[in-house]
Amino acid sequence: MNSETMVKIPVIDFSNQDLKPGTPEWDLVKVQVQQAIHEYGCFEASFGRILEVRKPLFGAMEELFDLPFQTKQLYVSDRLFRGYTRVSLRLQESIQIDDANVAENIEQRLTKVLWPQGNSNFSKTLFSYSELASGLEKKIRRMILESFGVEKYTDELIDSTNYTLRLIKYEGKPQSNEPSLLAHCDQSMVTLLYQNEVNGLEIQTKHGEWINVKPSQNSFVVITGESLDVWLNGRLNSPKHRAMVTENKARYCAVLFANPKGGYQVKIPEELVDEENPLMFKPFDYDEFWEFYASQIAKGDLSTGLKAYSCI
Ligand SMILES: O=C(O)CCC(=O)C(=O)O
Ligand SMILES: [Fe+2]
Repeated sequence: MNSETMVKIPVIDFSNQDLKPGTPEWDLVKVQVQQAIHEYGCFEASFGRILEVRKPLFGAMEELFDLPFQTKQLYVSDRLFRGYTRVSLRLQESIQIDDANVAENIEQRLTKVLWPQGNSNFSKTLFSYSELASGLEKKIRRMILESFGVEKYTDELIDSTNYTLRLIKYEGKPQSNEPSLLAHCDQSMVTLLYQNEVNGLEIQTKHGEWINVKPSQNSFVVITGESLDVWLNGRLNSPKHRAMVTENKARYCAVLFANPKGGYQVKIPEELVDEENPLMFKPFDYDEFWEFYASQIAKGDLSTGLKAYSCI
Protein backbone atom coordinates (compact mmCIF):
# COMPACT_ATOMS: atom_id res chain seq x y z
CA MET A 1 0.00 0.00 0.00
CA ASN A 2 2.78 2.37 0.92
CA SER A 3 4.70 2.04 -2.32
CA GLU A 4 7.65 4.38 -1.93
CA THR A 5 8.36 6.17 -5.21
CA MET A 6 11.02 8.54 -6.43
CA VAL A 7 8.49 10.80 -8.18
CA LYS A 8 8.41 14.34 -6.81
CA ILE A 9 5.72 16.93 -7.17
CA PRO A 10 6.93 20.00 -9.11
CA VAL A 11 8.53 22.87 -7.22
CA ILE A 12 7.54 26.35 -8.41
CA ASP A 13 9.33 29.48 -7.31
CA PHE A 14 7.09 32.29 -6.01
CA SER A 15 9.85 34.23 -4.29
CA ASN A 16 9.76 37.12 -6.74
CA GLN A 17 7.97 39.78 -4.67
CA ASP A 18 6.97 41.79 -7.73
CA LEU A 19 5.10 38.99 -9.43
CA LYS A 20 2.32 40.96 -11.17
CA PRO A 21 -0.34 39.80 -13.65
CA GLY A 22 0.50 40.65 -17.23
CA THR A 23 4.29 40.56 -16.81
CA PRO A 24 6.52 37.98 -18.53
CA GLU A 25 7.62 36.68 -15.09
CA TRP A 26 4.00 36.08 -14.14
CA ASP A 27 3.31 34.21 -17.38
CA LEU A 28 6.35 31.98 -16.88
CA VAL A 29 5.19 30.95 -13.41
CA LYS A 30 1.63 30.54 -14.67
CA VAL A 31 2.69 27.98 -17.28
CA GLN A 32 4.38 25.94 -14.55
CA VAL A 33 1.27 26.12 -12.37
CA GLN A 34 -0.88 25.02 -15.30
CA GLN A 35 1.34 22.01 -16.02
CA ALA A 36 1.62 21.02 -12.37
CA ILE A 37 -2.10 21.08 -11.70
CA HIS A 38 -2.80 19.25 -14.93
CA GLU A 39 -0.40 16.46 -14.02
CA TYR A 40 -0.68 16.29 -10.21
CA GLY A 41 -3.39 18.70 -9.03
CA CYS A 42 -0.75 20.02 -6.66
CA PHE A 43 2.78 21.42 -6.38
CA GLU A 44 5.32 22.84 -3.96
CA ALA A 45 5.40 26.65 -3.90
CA SER A 46 8.71 27.97 -2.67
CA PHE A 47 8.23 31.28 -0.90
CA GLY A 48 11.17 32.44 1.20
CA ARG A 49 9.17 34.94 3.26
CA ILE A 50 7.48 32.08 5.08
CA LEU A 51 10.74 31.51 6.99
CA GLU A 52 10.02 34.74 8.91
CA VAL A 53 7.03 33.10 10.60
CA ARG A 54 8.28 29.53 10.82
CA LYS A 55 9.65 29.60 14.34
CA PRO A 56 6.84 31.63 15.98
CA LEU A 57 4.23 29.58 14.12
CA PHE A 58 5.34 26.18 15.33
CA GLY A 59 6.04 27.66 18.77
CA ALA A 60 2.45 28.93 18.90
CA MET A 61 1.13 25.56 17.79
CA GLU A 62 3.07 23.77 20.52
CA GLU A 63 1.74 26.23 23.06
CA LEU A 64 -1.80 25.61 21.82
CA PHE A 65 -1.70 21.84 21.81
CA ASP A 66 0.10 21.76 25.18
CA LEU A 67 -2.97 23.33 26.81
CA PRO A 68 -5.06 20.96 28.96
CA PHE A 69 -7.65 18.98 27.03
CA GLN A 70 -10.45 20.66 29.01
CA THR A 71 -9.27 24.08 27.85
CA LYS A 72 -8.99 23.11 24.20
CA GLN A 73 -12.46 21.62 24.37
CA LEU A 74 -13.84 25.05 25.27
CA TYR A 75 -13.20 26.07 21.70
CA VAL A 76 -16.33 24.95 19.90
CA SER A 77 -17.63 26.03 16.55
CA ASP A 78 -21.21 26.28 15.34
CA ARG A 79 -20.34 23.72 12.68
CA LEU A 80 -19.38 20.12 13.26
CA PHE A 81 -15.69 19.35 12.68
CA ARG A 82 -14.81 23.01 12.52
CA GLY A 83 -13.85 23.56 16.16
CA TYR A 84 -11.47 21.44 18.23
CA THR A 85 -11.26 17.78 17.23
CA ARG A 86 -9.29 14.95 18.75
CA VAL A 87 -9.05 11.53 17.17
CA SER A 88 -7.32 9.58 19.93
CA LEU A 89 -7.10 6.43 17.86
CA ARG A 90 -4.94 8.24 15.34
CA LEU A 91 -3.20 10.45 17.89
CA GLN A 92 -4.31 13.48 15.97
CA GLU A 93 -5.69 16.79 17.20
CA SER A 94 -6.78 19.81 15.23
CA ILE A 95 -8.31 23.22 15.63
CA GLN A 96 -10.02 25.20 12.91
CA ILE A 97 -10.77 28.87 12.68
CA ASP A 98 -12.83 30.53 9.94
CA ASP A 99 -11.89 33.93 8.45
CA ALA A 100 -8.35 33.51 9.74
CA ASN A 101 -7.16 36.40 7.57
CA VAL A 102 -9.04 38.79 9.90
CA ALA A 103 -6.89 39.51 12.98
CA GLU A 104 -9.82 40.49 15.20
CA ASN A 105 -11.54 37.24 14.45
CA ILE A 106 -8.65 35.10 15.67
CA GLU A 107 -8.34 37.22 18.79
CA GLN A 108 -12.06 37.19 19.71
CA ARG A 109 -13.15 33.74 18.61
CA LEU A 110 -10.10 31.64 19.40
CA THR A 111 -7.44 33.29 21.55
CA LYS A 112 -9.83 34.82 24.12
CA VAL A 113 -11.51 31.45 24.61
CA LEU A 114 -8.25 29.57 25.18
CA TRP A 115 -6.46 32.33 27.11
CA PRO A 116 -9.07 34.55 28.80
CA GLN A 117 -6.19 36.56 30.30
CA GLY A 118 -5.00 37.30 26.75
CA ASN A 119 -2.25 36.05 24.44
CA SER A 120 -1.83 38.64 21.74
CA ASN A 121 1.38 37.06 20.44
CA PHE A 122 -0.55 33.94 19.60
CA SER A 123 -3.16 35.91 17.61
CA LYS A 124 -0.48 37.92 15.84
CA THR A 125 1.46 34.84 14.82
CA LEU A 126 -1.58 33.05 13.41
CA PHE A 127 -2.63 36.20 11.62
CA SER A 128 0.83 36.73 10.05
CA TYR A 129 0.81 33.19 8.79
CA SER A 130 -2.71 33.45 7.34
CA GLU A 131 -1.89 36.77 5.74
CA LEU A 132 1.19 35.42 3.97
CA ALA A 133 -0.51 32.22 2.88
CA SER A 134 -3.73 33.89 1.71
CA GLY A 135 -1.76 36.52 -0.24
CA LEU A 136 0.03 33.77 -2.10
CA GLU A 137 -3.18 31.81 -2.61
CA LYS A 138 -4.77 34.79 -4.36
CA LYS A 139 -1.94 34.88 -6.88
CA ILE A 140 -2.11 31.17 -7.48
CA ARG A 141 -5.87 31.25 -7.93
CA ARG A 142 -5.63 34.10 -10.43
CA MET A 143 -3.07 32.12 -12.42
CA ILE A 144 -5.31 29.05 -12.46
CA LEU A 145 -8.31 31.08 -13.59
CA GLU A 146 -6.25 32.77 -16.30
CA SER A 147 -5.14 29.43 -17.62
CA PHE A 148 -8.78 28.41 -18.08
CA GLY A 149 -9.65 31.77 -19.67
CA VAL A 150 -12.06 32.74 -16.87
CA GLU A 151 -9.96 35.36 -15.08
CA LYS A 152 -12.82 37.85 -15.20
CA TYR A 153 -14.31 35.95 -12.22
CA THR A 154 -11.18 36.24 -10.07
CA ASP A 155 -12.28 39.20 -7.95
CA GLU A 156 -15.76 37.78 -7.36
CA LEU A 157 -14.35 34.42 -6.27
CA ILE A 158 -11.62 35.89 -4.09
CA ASP A 159 -14.08 38.29 -2.44
CA SER A 160 -16.30 35.38 -1.50
CA THR A 161 -13.55 33.34 0.13
CA ASN A 162 -13.51 32.15 3.71
CA TYR A 163 -9.91 31.42 4.67
CA THR A 164 -10.17 28.60 7.18
CA LEU A 165 -7.03 27.82 9.12
CA ARG A 166 -6.62 24.29 10.40
CA LEU A 167 -3.82 23.60 12.85
CA ILE A 168 -2.96 19.94 13.23
CA LYS A 169 -0.76 18.02 15.60
CA TYR A 170 0.09 14.39 14.96
CA GLU A 171 1.67 12.75 17.97
CA GLY A 172 4.82 10.79 17.07
CA LYS A 173 4.93 7.01 17.50
CA PRO A 174 1.77 5.84 15.79
CA GLN A 175 0.68 2.41 16.99
CA SER A 176 -0.22 0.89 13.61
CA ASN A 177 0.38 1.19 9.87
CA GLU A 178 -2.97 2.93 9.46
CA PRO A 179 -2.83 6.47 8.05
CA SER A 180 -2.83 9.22 10.69
CA LEU A 181 -5.21 11.09 8.41
CA LEU A 182 -7.37 9.02 6.07
CA ALA A 183 -7.17 9.49 2.31
CA HIS A 184 -9.40 12.30 1.09
CA CYS A 185 -9.70 15.10 -1.44
CA ASP A 186 -9.86 18.63 -0.05
CA GLN A 187 -13.24 20.29 -0.42
CA SER A 188 -11.71 23.75 -0.71
CA MET A 189 -10.93 25.78 -3.82
CA VAL A 190 -7.21 25.72 -3.02
CA THR A 191 -5.29 24.53 0.06
CA LEU A 192 -1.89 25.74 1.25
CA LEU A 193 -0.10 23.53 3.73
CA TYR A 194 3.00 24.33 5.75
CA GLN A 195 4.63 21.78 8.05
CA ASN A 196 7.44 21.41 10.57
CA GLU A 197 10.40 19.16 9.79
CA VAL A 198 8.43 15.94 10.24
CA ASN A 199 7.18 14.52 6.94
CA GLY A 200 4.13 12.37 6.41
CA LEU A 201 2.01 13.80 3.62
CA GLU A 202 1.37 11.48 0.69
CA ILE A 203 -0.36 12.41 -2.54
CA GLN A 204 -1.87 10.00 -5.03
CA THR A 205 -1.05 10.47 -8.71
CA LYS A 206 -3.56 10.00 -11.55
CA HIS A 207 -2.04 6.54 -11.98
CA GLY A 208 -2.75 5.53 -8.41
CA GLU A 209 0.81 5.75 -7.08
CA TRP A 210 1.37 7.36 -3.65
CA ILE A 211 4.09 10.03 -3.61
CA ASN A 212 5.83 10.98 -0.36
CA VAL A 213 5.91 14.75 -0.13
CA LYS A 214 9.00 16.19 1.53
CA PRO A 215 8.64 19.95 1.22
CA SER A 216 11.58 22.21 1.97
CA GLN A 217 11.34 24.63 4.90
CA ASN A 218 10.56 27.55 2.64
CA SER A 219 7.75 25.82 0.75
CA PHE A 220 4.03 25.44 0.97
CA VAL A 221 2.37 22.41 -0.50
CA VAL A 222 -0.45 23.68 -2.73
CA ILE A 223 -3.36 21.32 -3.33
CA THR A 224 -6.41 21.98 -5.50
CA GLY A 225 -9.75 21.04 -3.97
CA GLU A 226 -13.14 19.84 -5.14
CA SER A 227 -14.78 23.31 -4.94
CA LEU A 228 -12.44 24.51 -7.67
CA ASP A 229 -12.89 21.33 -9.66
CA VAL A 230 -16.68 21.69 -9.51
CA TRP A 231 -16.54 25.40 -10.37
CA LEU A 232 -14.38 24.56 -13.42
CA ASN A 233 -17.04 22.04 -14.49
CA GLY A 234 -14.81 19.06 -13.73
CA ARG A 235 -11.70 20.27 -15.57
CA LEU A 236 -9.33 19.69 -12.66
CA ASN A 237 -8.17 16.65 -10.88
CA SER A 238 -8.05 17.40 -7.18
CA PRO A 239 -5.67 14.79 -5.77
CA LYS A 240 -6.34 12.29 -3.03
CA HIS A 241 -3.91 12.62 -0.17
CA ARG A 242 -3.35 11.27 3.34
CA ALA A 243 -0.92 11.60 6.22
CA MET A 244 1.25 8.68 7.33
CA VAL A 245 3.26 9.73 10.34
CA THR A 246 6.04 7.27 11.08
CA GLU A 247 8.61 9.37 12.92
CA ASN A 248 8.92 9.56 16.67
CA LYS A 249 8.54 13.32 16.73
CA ALA A 250 5.32 15.30 16.72
CA ARG A 251 4.27 16.59 13.32
CA TYR A 252 2.73 20.07 13.14
CA CYS A 253 0.87 21.28 10.10
CA ALA A 254 -0.74 24.67 9.44
CA VAL A 255 -3.26 24.26 6.65
CA LEU A 256 -5.02 27.23 5.08
CA PHE A 257 -8.12 26.34 3.09
CA ALA A 258 -9.54 28.86 0.65
CA ASN A 259 -13.20 27.83 0.96
CA PRO A 260 -16.23 29.53 -0.57
CA LYS A 261 -18.01 31.71 2.01
CA GLY A 262 -21.28 30.37 3.37
CA GLY A 263 -24.27 32.09 1.73
CA TYR A 264 -22.45 32.52 -1.59
CA GLN A 265 -23.81 30.40 -4.44
CA VAL A 266 -20.92 28.79 -6.27
CA LYS A 267 -21.98 28.48 -9.88
CA ILE A 268 -20.08 27.22 -12.93
CA PRO A 269 -19.32 30.07 -15.39
CA GLU A 270 -21.26 29.82 -18.64
CA GLU A 271 -18.00 30.01 -20.62
CA LEU A 272 -17.12 26.56 -19.32
CA VAL A 273 -20.30 24.88 -20.52
CA ASP A 274 -20.95 23.89 -24.15
CA GLU A 275 -22.00 20.89 -26.20
CA GLU A 276 -18.73 19.10 -25.62
CA ASN A 277 -18.68 20.04 -21.94
CA PRO A 278 -22.23 19.76 -20.64
CA LEU A 279 -23.01 21.14 -17.20
CA MET A 280 -21.83 18.56 -14.64
CA PHE A 281 -22.64 20.15 -11.29
CA LYS A 282 -25.45 22.11 -9.65
CA PRO A 283 -24.72 25.43 -7.91
CA PHE A 284 -23.95 24.94 -4.24
CA ASP A 285 -23.58 26.82 -0.97
CA TYR A 286 -20.48 25.63 0.88
CA ASP A 287 -22.00 25.82 4.36
CA GLU A 288 -25.04 23.83 3.28
CA PHE A 289 -22.72 21.31 1.70
CA TRP A 290 -20.72 21.16 4.94
CA GLU A 291 -23.78 19.94 6.88
CA PHE A 292 -23.84 16.98 4.52
CA TYR A 293 -20.08 16.42 4.57
CA ALA A 294 -19.87 16.56 8.37
CA SER A 295 -22.39 13.72 8.54
CA GLN A 296 -20.21 11.76 6.08
CA ILE A 297 -17.09 12.40 8.18
CA ALA A 298 -18.97 11.25 11.28
CA LYS A 299 -19.62 7.96 9.48
CA GLY A 300 -15.92 7.73 8.61
CA ASP A 301 -16.62 8.32 4.92
CA LEU A 302 -14.28 10.98 3.56
CA SER A 303 -14.67 9.96 -0.05
CA THR A 304 -18.23 11.20 -0.66
CA GLY A 305 -17.64 14.92 -0.95
CA LEU A 306 -18.70 17.91 -2.98
CA LYS A 307 -18.49 16.27 -6.40
CA ALA A 308 -20.89 13.57 -5.30
CA TYR A 309 -23.11 16.11 -3.48
CA SER A 310 -23.50 18.54 -6.37
CA CYS A 311 -23.28 16.31 -9.46
CA ILE A 312 -26.19 16.41 -11.88
O1 LIG B 1 -1.24 16.52 7.49
C1 LIG B 1 -1.19 16.66 6.29
O2 LIG B 1 -0.12 16.71 5.68
C2 LIG B 1 -2.46 16.72 5.47
C3 LIG B 1 -3.54 17.55 6.09
C4 LIG B 1 -4.75 17.54 5.20
O3 LIG B 1 -4.75 16.95 4.16
C5 LIG B 1 -5.98 18.28 5.56
O4 LIG B 1 -6.04 18.81 6.68
O5 LIG B 1 -6.89 18.34 4.73
FE1 LIG C 1 -6.38 17.54 2.92
